[in-house]
Amino acid sequence: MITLKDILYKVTLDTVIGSTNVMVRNIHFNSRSVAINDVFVAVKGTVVDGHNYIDAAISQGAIAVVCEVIPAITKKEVTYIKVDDSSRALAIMASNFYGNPSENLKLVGVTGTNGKTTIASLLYQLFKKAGFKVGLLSTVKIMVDNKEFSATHTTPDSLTINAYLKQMNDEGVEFCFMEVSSHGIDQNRTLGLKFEGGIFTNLSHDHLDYHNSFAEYRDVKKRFFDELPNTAFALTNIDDKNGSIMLQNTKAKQYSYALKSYADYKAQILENQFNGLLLKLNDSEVWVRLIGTFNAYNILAIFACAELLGLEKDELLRFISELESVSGRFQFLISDEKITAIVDYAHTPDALQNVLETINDIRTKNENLITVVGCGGDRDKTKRPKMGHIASALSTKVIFTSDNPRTEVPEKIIDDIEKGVEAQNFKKTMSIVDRKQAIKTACQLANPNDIILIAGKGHETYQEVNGVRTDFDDFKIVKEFLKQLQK
Ligand SMILES: CC(=O)N[C@H]1[C@@H](OP(=O)(O)OP(=O)(O)OC[C@H]2O[C@@H](n3ccc(=O)[nH]c3=O)[C@H](O)[C@@H]2O)O[C@H](CO)[C@@H](O)[C@@H]1O[C@H](C)C(=O)N[C@@H](C)C(=O)N[C@H](CCC(=O)O)C(=O)O
Ligand SMILES: Nc1ncnc2c1ncn2[C@@H]1O[C@H](COP(=O)(O)OP(=O)(O)OP(=O)(O)O)[C@@H](O)[C@H]1O
Ligand SMILES: N[C@H](CCC[C@H](N)C(=O)O)C(=O)O
Ligand SMILES: [Mg+2]
Repeated sequence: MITLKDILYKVTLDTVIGSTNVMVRNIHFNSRSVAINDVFVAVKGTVVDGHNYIDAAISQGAIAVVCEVIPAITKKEVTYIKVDDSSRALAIMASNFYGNPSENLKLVGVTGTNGKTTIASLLYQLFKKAGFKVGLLSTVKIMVDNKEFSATHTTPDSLTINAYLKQMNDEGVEFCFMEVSSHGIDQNRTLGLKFEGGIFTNLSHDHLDYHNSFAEYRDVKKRFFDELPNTAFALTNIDDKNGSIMLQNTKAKQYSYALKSYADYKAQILENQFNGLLLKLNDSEVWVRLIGTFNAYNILAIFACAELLGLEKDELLRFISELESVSGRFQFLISDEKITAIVDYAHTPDALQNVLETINDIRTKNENLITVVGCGGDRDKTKRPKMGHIASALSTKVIFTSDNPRTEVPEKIIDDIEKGVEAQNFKKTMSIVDRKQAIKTACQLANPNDIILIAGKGHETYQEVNGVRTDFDDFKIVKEFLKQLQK
């Protein structure tokens, strides 16, 4: 138990009704989770307003309420705290409640449209190889050193983040790598965390359903760097046209990385093949098992970050050469019939283009490239035609299918995707709503040496339709169909 006063340390309070010298058991922002002696923080959401649930929280035992508007009728046994912004207050309270765990380890945040999971996961792998205890907060999974937990968000809410960081403290974790999504920044999920460093990957089209414009999306990402302390490093991809904008107002020490521009950390691709990349990182050569130009950027960011965190260069290069690809990120298998199947999480136009260009750079032009792709429902609709155009322009054949339809009609999503296909590419496309059938058809269409790309769901092990998730794993399914075809 901890006092409400201690939890509120550093929170700017507008009005206090009642005592802050009460003992508190837990903090919740969801009334349904509140129990006796908890504090309820009322947050205005995207769907409903948490202020509507203050009475529900009190009837479940809340001893205190933190809110932006104090209810007209108050109860004398409850303490009411009015703040300017509840989600900001929640983040600071969460950190205080768990003993400010981000101060007891070196925390690095990775932000940008694509590459966050790859970079954070590879940094986790690398620092494990270097013998440290390491933490990871990612889209794919959460790791408290060797203990694995499932992830629900790319960047969890502030209570969840701090709870895991506290567990990491208890396990003696020294470094933690986390993804910082634009939703996370916008909703103040990472506010109040002490970062040792921040990495910017790139910025392209995504989440324009949530952020009203590209400029707003960019400025939200930039806020992460604006809030870094002067003790931190800010590492940016200077080849990206928004790379320098990210660091415009940061107090952190600035570093850049690039393949094309002048930068503190430079890489050059010497070879780009199906079995890996030969890279020159500043002035050292290294073989990595990852594929494609975009991974050269990811590897360079990892190299720079690890050096900035103090790893010794020769040792670092050896670990980099041992890194293994991240689940669902260019994960591939080659069947006995020499058909290559690649599963990749490309669910944005930019990522899809990168993956297809990478494959086209490597393949000889006699082979077919068959792409299976869809777009998620209840997500940014404007990316659909763009992805339709890219998939059909850069593949030999395309099967449009469902991703996670969520509450939308799958056929309607496919219609939106097809609107982007240019007339001359139409003959290359077909649509099969059932994703399993689509993958099966791709396998049947493939000849020896052809390549199948299954894009959009990567590591996901489910498909979500109308709120129900059923088991679905692209990699397992394609592996099974390719095996059946051999008989
Ligand atoms: C759009 C979005 O980001 N929504 C997040 C947000 O929920 P919300 O604002 O919609 O919440 P709401 O339903 O309006 O409720 C408002 C408040 O009332 C409370 N409430 C509500 C009902 C009730 O009975 N009692 C009660 O107290 C809720 O707990 C909440 O505090 O806050 C919730 C709590 O932190 C999140 O779980 C939820 O994530 C939803 C599930 C989600 O799908 N988020 C995705 C879009 C997301 O965050 N993705 C990013 C980026 C992915 C990427 O980079 O590609 C991520 O970081 O994962
Ligand atoms: N540096 C990069 N630049 C562009 N595309 C990339 C880069 N790294 C990975 N990709 C592509 O984007 C896809 C998603 O990569 P990753 O999961 O690392 O990104 P993310 O930023 O974590 O995405 P999310 O926001 O969904 O969590 C990969 O499957 C790959 O196709
Ligand atoms: N973090 C992203 C992932 C999208 C993955 C794609 N498979 C989909 O379901 O749309 C989102 O929630 O928008
Ligand atoms: Mg991710």
